[in-house]
Amino acid sequence: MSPTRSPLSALRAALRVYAVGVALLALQLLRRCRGGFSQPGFCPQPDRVAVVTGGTDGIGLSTARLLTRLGMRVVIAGNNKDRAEEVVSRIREEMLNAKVEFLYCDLASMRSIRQFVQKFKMKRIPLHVLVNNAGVMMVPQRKTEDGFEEHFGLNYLGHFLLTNLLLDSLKESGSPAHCSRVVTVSSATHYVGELNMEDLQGSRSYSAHGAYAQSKLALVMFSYHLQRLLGAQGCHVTANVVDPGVVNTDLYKHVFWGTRLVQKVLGWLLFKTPDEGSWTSVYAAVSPELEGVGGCYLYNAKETQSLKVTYDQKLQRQLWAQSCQMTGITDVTRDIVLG
Ligand SMILES: NC(=O)c1ccc[n+]([C@@H]2O[C@H](COP(=O)([O-])OP(=O)(O)OC[C@H]3O[C@@H](n4cnc5c(N)ncnc54)[C@H](O)[C@@H]3O)[C@@H](O)[C@H]2O)c1
Repeated sequence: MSPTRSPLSALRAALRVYAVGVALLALQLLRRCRGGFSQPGFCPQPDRVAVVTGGTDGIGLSTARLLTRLGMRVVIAGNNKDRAEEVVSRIREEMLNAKVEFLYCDLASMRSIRQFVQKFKMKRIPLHVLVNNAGVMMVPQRKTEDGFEEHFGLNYLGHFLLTNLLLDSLKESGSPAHCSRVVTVSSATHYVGELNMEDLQGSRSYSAHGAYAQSKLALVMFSYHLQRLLGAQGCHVTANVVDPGVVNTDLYKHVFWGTRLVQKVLGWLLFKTPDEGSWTSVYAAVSPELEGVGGCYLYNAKETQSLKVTYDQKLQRQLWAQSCQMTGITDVTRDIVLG
C-alpha cells in the first residue's frame, strides 16, 4: 500500500499525526467554549459481564469504573498488578457491592493472552462486552515477546488474538434481543495512518508516529471485518470502533517534550478528562440505540466516517488473513462469503 519508509517519510508521519492532534484540540476547545461535553444517559446493566483491557489507567479505568457503576461485573485485563490492586480496592471503596476484579494479561505476549483467556473461561461466566482499550503510543522501537513491533504487536495483534479467542464466549452470551458487543478503541490518528502490508513491522525504516497510526488504522479495519464475519455467521455479537478524542492521560509519556508541556499546562482546557474520553466506549458498550448495530466508527457517541481505505474489503481480508498467520488463528473468513 505504501512505499518503503525513509527518514523523510518518518518526519512526514510525525507532522501528520501532530496536525491531527492540533485540529482535534482546536475542536475540543471550541466545544468547551460552547458548554463542554456531556455524558450520554446510560441504563443499568445488571447481570452483564465486561472485560476491559488496560482498565487500570486513563480511559480504560474510567470505562471500567462506569461499567461497574452501571451494575456490570467487570474484569480488568492488564499487565500492571500493583496498580490493579490499588484500582480494584478504590472502586470497591467507592461503590458498595462493586463487582470488579483484575486478571493479568500482557497484550505484548501471546502466551499471556492465551493464559488470560484460559483463566477467564475457567470462571464459567458469560461475556457480554469486550472493550479492546489498552495501548501504547510512540514508544521507541522495540519488540513484543513474540518479536512484533510493539505498536503493531500490542495495540493491534494482541487485541486481534484476544478477541478471536473470546469470540465463542461472546457468541454464547449474546441473544437476539441483547447482542454481545466488541468495542475497539482506535484514534483519530488512523486518518493519517498507512497500512504497509509489505512491512507491517516497520522494520525497513521505523517511525513511532507512523507505527502508532498504522496500529490504530489496523484496528478500524479489523473491527469492520469482524462485523462482517459475525453478520455472515448470524451471530448475536456486534463490533464497533470508537475514537475517544484527545484525552489527558499517561499515554503521552513518550511524546515530544513540547507536547507534554502543553498537556501539563493546558491539559485541563484543551484535553478531555479520562471520564469524558470513556463515554464513547461506554456508549458503544451499552447504548440501546446500538442494539444489533455494528460496523460503526463512533466519535463523541455519534457515527462518523473513518478513513476511506478502512472500507476496502479486499484489504481488510488481506490484513485479517495475515493477522491469523501471525497469531496462529484459523482463518475462518477464508471460506465464508461475507456480506
Ligand atoms: N489519550 C488519548 O488522547 C487517546 C486518543 C486516542 C486514542 N487513545 C487510545 O485509548 C486507549 C487508552 O489509552 P489511555 O489514553 O487511557 O492511555 P493510558 O496510558 O492511560 O492507558 C493505557 C493502558 O494500557 C495498558 N497497557 C499498556 N501496555 C500493556 C500491555 N502490554 N498489556 C496490557 N495492558 C497494557 C496500561 O497498563 C494502561 O492501563 C489506547 O488504546 C489509546 O491508543 C487515547
